[in-house]
Amino acid sequence: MAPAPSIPVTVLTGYLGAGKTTLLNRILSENHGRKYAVIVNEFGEIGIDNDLVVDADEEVFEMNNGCICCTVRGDLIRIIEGLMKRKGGFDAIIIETTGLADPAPVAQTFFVDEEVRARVNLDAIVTVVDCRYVLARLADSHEAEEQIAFADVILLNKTDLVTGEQLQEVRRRIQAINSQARLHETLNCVVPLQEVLERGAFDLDRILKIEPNFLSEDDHEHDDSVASVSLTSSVPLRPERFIPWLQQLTMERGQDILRLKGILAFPAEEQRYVVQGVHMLIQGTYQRDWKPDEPRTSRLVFIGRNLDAAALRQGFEACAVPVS
Ligand SMILES: Nc1nc2c(ncn2[C@@H]2O[C@H](COP(=O)(O)OP(=O)(O)OP(=O)(O)O)[C@@H](O)[C@H]2O)c(=O)[nH]1
Repeated sequence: MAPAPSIPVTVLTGYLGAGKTTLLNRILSENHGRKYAVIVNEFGEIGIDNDLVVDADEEVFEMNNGCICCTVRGDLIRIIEGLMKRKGGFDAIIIETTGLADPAPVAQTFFVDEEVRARVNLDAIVTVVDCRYVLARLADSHEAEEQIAFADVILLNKTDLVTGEQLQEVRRRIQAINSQARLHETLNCVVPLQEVLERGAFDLDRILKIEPNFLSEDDHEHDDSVASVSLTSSVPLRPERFIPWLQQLTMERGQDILRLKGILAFPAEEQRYVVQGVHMLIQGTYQRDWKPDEPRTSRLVFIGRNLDAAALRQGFEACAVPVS
């Protein structure tokens, strides 16, 4: 019997808030005729990302207990092995890593684990870059640089938030770190899918040139200065309190807030309110109705440096006032 064909794996990476979920949703919403298994890993103990992935036919596996590049690599191997046992179930695997993941150990998984190596192949590392903030992140985050260095395809995303000159500067910096990756300038991650998926682009030799110990190294650096604060409330939040609180907070503390995201319940409101932020830029939209069996619990996650968990909790709780 001929061996089963190897399944391509695409790793989506990029710093916090760059647009990875936006790209994933774009892929899943398109009529591509393929069946993808999706693995989402996020930072922060309450899962929000997997809840923001479009309701597609694809199965989404969540990994919320740690960073994919550290503690949960064993979980990744187990999920992939589990997937492999279901014959003919899907054509390819897409992994969305947390914005803080170093892609090297994730990529390494596909070469060092025998079982995994026999069944799947790393097709490409696709890195989404937030053009507005990438230069600041390159100055203070080793992971941001690794994500660019390891990429096979790079989306220079959020082109609407920079001038033409700034975009050229971003291009120059990125090409200085990685001259091999294909670059695409994008708005909301709009890119033809064939530029991202099943490219057969991952080149182990190139990686070994950047990181000669790639296949043997087991530990890597991690930015411990970044932490998360997760808040939940089963009492609906008053929008007239919550929105000004968040605006004030991001105005004052935005420098340290690398990312915030939340799914919120407002009193007598049938729709979920989704809030997203990167530093001072925040966006809120009503998304979809709460499902009848879905608990109307508000969840909000902050990821950043020097976060004052007690003050955040207090501010959040002050927005949750039972309607009398
Ligand atoms: N202005 C602008 N906003 C964008 C663009 N692409 C995505 N966004 C917004 O940026 C925010 C973050 O996007 P996500 O796709 O959630 O980013 P992410 O990389 O998955 O974030 P994490 O998983 O938290 O690291 C959302 O509010 C998006 O709507 C773009 O091209 N321009």
